[in-house]
Parts: sequence; structure tokens; C-alpha cells
Amino acid sequence: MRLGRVEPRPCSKQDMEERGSPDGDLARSLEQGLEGQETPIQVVLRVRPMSAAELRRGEQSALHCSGTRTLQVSPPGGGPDIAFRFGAVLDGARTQEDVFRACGVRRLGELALRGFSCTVFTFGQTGSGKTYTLTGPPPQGEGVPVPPSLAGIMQRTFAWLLDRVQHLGAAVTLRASYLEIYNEQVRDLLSVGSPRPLPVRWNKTRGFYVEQLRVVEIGGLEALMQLLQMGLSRRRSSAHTLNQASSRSHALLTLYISRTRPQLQQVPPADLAAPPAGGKLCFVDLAGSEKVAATGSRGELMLEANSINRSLLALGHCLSLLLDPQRKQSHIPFRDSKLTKLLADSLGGRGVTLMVACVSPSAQCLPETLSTLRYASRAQRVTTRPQAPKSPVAKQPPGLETEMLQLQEENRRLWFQLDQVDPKAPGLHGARGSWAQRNLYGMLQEFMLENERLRRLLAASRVHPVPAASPPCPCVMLPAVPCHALQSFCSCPCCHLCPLCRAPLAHWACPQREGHLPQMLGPKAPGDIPLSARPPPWAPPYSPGSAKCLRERSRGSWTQTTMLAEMLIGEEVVPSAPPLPVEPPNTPPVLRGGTGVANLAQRLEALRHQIGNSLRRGQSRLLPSEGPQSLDQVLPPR
Ligand SMILES: Nc1ncnc2c1ncn2[C@@H]1O[C@H](COP(=O)(O)OP(=O)(O)OP(=O)(O)O)[C@@H](O)[C@H]1O
Repeated sequence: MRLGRVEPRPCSKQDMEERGSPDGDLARSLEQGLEGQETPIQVVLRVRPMSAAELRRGEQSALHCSGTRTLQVSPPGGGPDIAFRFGAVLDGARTQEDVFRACGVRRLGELALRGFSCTVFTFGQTGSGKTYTLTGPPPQGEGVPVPPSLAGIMQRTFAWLLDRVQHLGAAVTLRASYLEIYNEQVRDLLSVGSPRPLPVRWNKTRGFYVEQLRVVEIGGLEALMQLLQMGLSRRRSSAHTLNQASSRSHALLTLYISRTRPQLQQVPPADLAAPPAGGKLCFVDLAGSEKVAATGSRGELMLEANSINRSLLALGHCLSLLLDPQRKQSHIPFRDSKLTKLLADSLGGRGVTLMVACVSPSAQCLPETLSTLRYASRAQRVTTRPQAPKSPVAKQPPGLETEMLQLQEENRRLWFQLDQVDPKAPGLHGARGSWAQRNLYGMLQEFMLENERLRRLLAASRVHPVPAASPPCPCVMLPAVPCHALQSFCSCPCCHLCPLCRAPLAHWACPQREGHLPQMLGPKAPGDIPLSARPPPWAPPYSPGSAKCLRERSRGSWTQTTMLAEMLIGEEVVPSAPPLPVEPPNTPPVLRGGTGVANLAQRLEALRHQIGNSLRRGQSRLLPSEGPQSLDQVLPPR
């Protein structure tokens, strides 16, 4: 967008806090319960004052702040100004305290205390003031502290946070890690010995993380300041034409905030052993992009510059792709560099992110400045979905877990039995053959439905943990009282009720069972046989000469069938077992969504396949923690 030249208006402190501050919108939206909604990366632009060297060379300023959010760029050759709008624009007269306030880092700290993962990162050309903004000017000598008035965002945040924690009155544990990415290698700035390259891994729960990174518990403000100084002194820096103390690496200091939340104190003591929900506050000082011709870098400096530029390019590429809503759903190449891996969550994930873009006002730097401004404009259109980690999920009720295991075991047995059935075997013809089919289909359908039900129950109990102790069932005291209204988690025998007629199903059947589970066939039970004496649905047709005794299904599986049937009434469940075809005879049966199956052998094969799938599906949903351990073999979700 091009605008005519506008007279710059100096920004007042009030302007910045009330209108220019980006924190208001973000924090307000999170307070209004917009957690999980698209939230743009906040961008603040800081223009540093002309350096002594630039003034000496007589360079002109090409930038003007217009109000609190707009920067005007005046091309040196004349022509209309170019305007850029950001969350806040801070000119060279702004103090370190002004910058700290305008960036709204305190609000980010509050969010981190509430469990959010927050990131502040500086971005810009070499010598534009990124390190100065985050940590102040370089120390004037060994052990000489930075004067308080020049302390950067990090020291100010530390002081504020520790003060805040003291006043909270809640138990808060603060830990910190500090690393640099130098020449595409991650080095621990807090390592006990000399730093060695550390691998970056990925797993489902943590996303990308650095293996063996030292995380130090923080006792107080002084300890945290010392840790910062130690990291800064170990970070790689060199002198070149544009900066006497140029950072040659990207540095990431992360504060991990664990807080014992009041509601956790109400859960049973066993759950307190789980790690408390924790937030993160990460400060990222990126190395500056540089034109090797302008910095005069040679040899090692040039290699470093190359590596820096390459990783910044990867970052820019990810930002561009994140802007495209369609691409955002698919593949973002975070794996292209260590930097993008470690910033993946801040840029496209669940974090809350603030970018401080730094520029030099000098007209000599204009090409790099324009590039920074475009980069920053792009970044502020990127959105994340801030989300605090959920409280630890209560353990599965043991009964449910046991039933699931029993069911899986029974499924395995069924699978084994299917394997044993030889459809060509003599005797599997006529009434016995059709019984075999009914038997297998009936059982299979029940198992599939039960599995589906259990999967849903498990999923639901993960989201809404089941209370540890269910109310006792009244039938324990009064066995004759019907208990239709009991919770489905009750597993006493009286809960084994037919979902339609409510007859007890403690034994095999109920007179109307054919109407209960559609597509499940079984022999009609004679009406005059007492419930307890009726055969199971998969019993073979009665033959007077046969003395074979059928295995009765376990109580647990009946419970699950009943619960499942109840659920079927309330909501639709698509069983994964094929319906058993009934009419007309001699017509090839059709599998649900599948092809016609001509004979029992093919049907059995199809059933085997489906049980196998069902087992695999159940296992993979049940045991998420048993995912691949070799993290490099696992690709992150794209
Ligand atoms: N707002 C400011 N006020 C006064 N001096 C500043 C300001 N910003 C930066 N400087 C000075 O400018 C020089 C370069 O700043 P700094 O080292 O922070 O740049 P940088 O962007 O981190 O560079 P690099 O990417 O090369 O590390 C330093 O001497 C620093 O003290």
C-alpha cells in the first residue's frame, strides 16, 4: 500500500499503552474464553536510533513513525512513502522500559502462569538491535552488570515474574533451559562441561524437543540473572563491519512454569503424582540476516552467515506457507531447519507468540529493512490456536480397563476359532452349516459392537474422567428391585437388562431379543422356557441327540452388550461387522459397503480380516503411549 508523505507525530507513552499495545487484544480475547481459536502472532516494530558510526558517515533516516502503529518508509530517490502497520511501532526515542510495556510481556507472563506456551522472538538484520532489545547492551567487562535502566525485555520479565510468583501465594516451580543453534547444531548454554551438539527429537506429546537439554531449577531472581549472564557469555559472537558484538547463533531461553492449581488439590491423592499443568515462556534472540558483502565476512564468519541466512530462509518459507489456509492443514516444512523445528509450536501450533521486529533507520540499510518489514507483515497474519495443556486425566476406572482387556482376549480367541474353521469340513452343511454361519456372524457382530462401545467409553472417560467411586448399586442390598436407571458403569448382574423390554439378561436371552440388535440372528427361544434356561443366541439348533454343552459368555461381555444396545438406542453406532444376510436364500450376501461374498470360506476370510482390523484399531487407540520410540522414525502431524 502506498500513501502520500505524512508528517510524523511523536508517540506519547499513553498512546503506546492504551492504543499501541498489542497485548490488550490478545489477553482480552483469551480472557473471554477464546482459547483454541485462531489468534494472530502479535508484531511490534522497534526502530533503533542512528548509531554513532551511521551518524559519522552522514547517513540519512528513511523511516518515520506515524502514530503508534504505522511506520512510513521514504525511499531515498523520492516517490510516495510506503506505510506498514503493526501492533505497535516504537521509534528510536523509546526507552527499554517503554518497549517492555508496549510489548505486553507481562500479559504473556500471566498467560504462561495459566499454562499457556508463550514465545517472544526478535527478528531483523544484523546490528538492528535484537539482542539490545531482549537483554540490553553487551556488558562493559567481565562481571559488570548491565545498568538497570538499559536492562532488556528478558531481565524485566524475570523481575516481574518472580515478584508476581511471590504475590500469588500458590506453589510455583520455575525451571529454565538455555540453548543456541550454531551452524545448525544445538548447543546447551547451561551444560556442565563444554557444550556438545544435542539432537532434536519429536514425539506426539512434546512435539519437537532437544534431547538431554539441561533444565535448571530456579531458586530466585539472582540465580535467574546469573543463568542469563552465563548463557550470554557462552553464546557465540564475533565482530564484523556492521556490529562489533554480532551474535552468530540463534539463542532460546525457556522458562518452565509449573503451578499447583487449586482444583488439582481436590482430586484423589494418586492423581497428584502426575505432573502439574505447566506453562512456558520462551525468549528467542535470532541471529541477524546479513549480506556478506556488507558485513565483510570471510572464512568462519562467512560460514556462520550462510547457516544463519539459510535457517532464516526456512523460517520465512514456513511463515509464507502458514499464511495459506489450505497449506496450513497439510505440510509445513518445519523439519527444514533446527530453528523451525523448535519454533514450530510458536508459529503454527498452540502457543501465544510475540515478534519484535528490529530495524535500523539508516537509508543505507533500506533493502534489508524493507525485507524485515515484509517478513514482519507476513508474520502478523499467521495465526496460532492458543491452548493451555489440559489437567492430567484421571486414570481409567480399573473395571473398564479390565473389561477391555477381557474383551480383547475374547476377540483373539474368536479370531483363533475362525482360523480353525474349515468350511469344507464334513458336517458343516445343512442346519449345522447355517448354524455355524449364524453363530459366527452373531458373535462377531456383538464383538464389533462391543468394541465400538468400549472405544467410545474409553474416549469419553478420557475427556470426562469417570468418578473414581460409582454409587453402590441398590440391588446389592435389594436383589429383587429392578434398577433400570442405574449408571451404565455399574457392573452388577442386575444391570444386564434387555434394553427394550428391560428383562434381566443375567442368562442368555430374552423373548424379544431378535428385535434388539438389528441384523443379529438367533434361534427363536421357546416362550415357555424360563429365562435362565434359554440357550445363548449363538446356540446351535436343538437336536435331541446332542449332549454338547455350549460355553456361556462371561458376565462382563453381557454387561458390555447391554450397555452397547442401550447406546444404540440413543445414538447411531455403525458396527464394523457385516450384517448376516437372511433372504432370499441362495443369493450371495453383500458385505456392508463391500462386494458380494459367494460362500462361507470367503465370508470367513472377510470376517477374519475385519476382526484383525478391529483388534488393531482397538489396540492403537488403547495404547497411545506405546507409539514408536525411535522419534526420528515418526513424522509429526502435518
Ligand atoms: N535502541 C537502542 N539504543 C541504543 N543502542 C542500541 C539500540 N539498539 C541497538 N543498539 C546498539 O546497536 C548495536 C547493535 O545492536 P545488537 O547487537 O543488539 O544488534 P543485533 O540485531 O542483535 O545484531 P546481530 O544480529 O549481529 O547480533 C549495539 O552496540 C547496541 O548496543
